Amino acid sequence: MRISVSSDMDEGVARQLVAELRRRGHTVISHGALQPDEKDDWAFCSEAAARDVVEGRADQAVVCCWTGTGASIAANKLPGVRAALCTDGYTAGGARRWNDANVLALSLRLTSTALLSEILDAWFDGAPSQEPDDQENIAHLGRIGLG
Ligand SMILES: O=P(O)(O)OC[C@H]1O[C@@H](O)[C@H](O)[C@@H]1O
Repeated sequence: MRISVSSDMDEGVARQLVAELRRRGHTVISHGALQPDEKDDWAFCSEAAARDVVEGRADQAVVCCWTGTGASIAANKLPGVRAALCTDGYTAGGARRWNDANVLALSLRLTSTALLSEILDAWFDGAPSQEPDDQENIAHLGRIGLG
């Protein structure tokens, strides 16, 4: 898949994330502190990565900041983005299954190398639920304006 990645700082697992995505065969587009000469404040680089998804340049995005909160909030401002801040594999799998999340938000403070691997395993193994009640919830997101 084409994965757009942003981070507001070149710390923690930010670069490991890019390397790990490439190792798994994904094409990575980098933003923020991972991209020379690009604005690295969290609202701006998270928007850039999420916009890649909305505008079709990427299939999914991973947005990172120190807590993960700013990155997730910024990404979720774009219509069609369902960004989920995930701190473990179970949450990441659930975000794909129940929320049809298309943007993974990560905390650089909390995400260890081991957790990163577990989160990515669960995220990419996960697929949106076909259960009617789950699909109804996702459809309702579109009706309340966030998609
Ligand atoms: O005040 P700055 O350094 O811009 O942002 C601090 C942190 O605020 C949070 O949303 C993010 O975790 C970001 O890394």
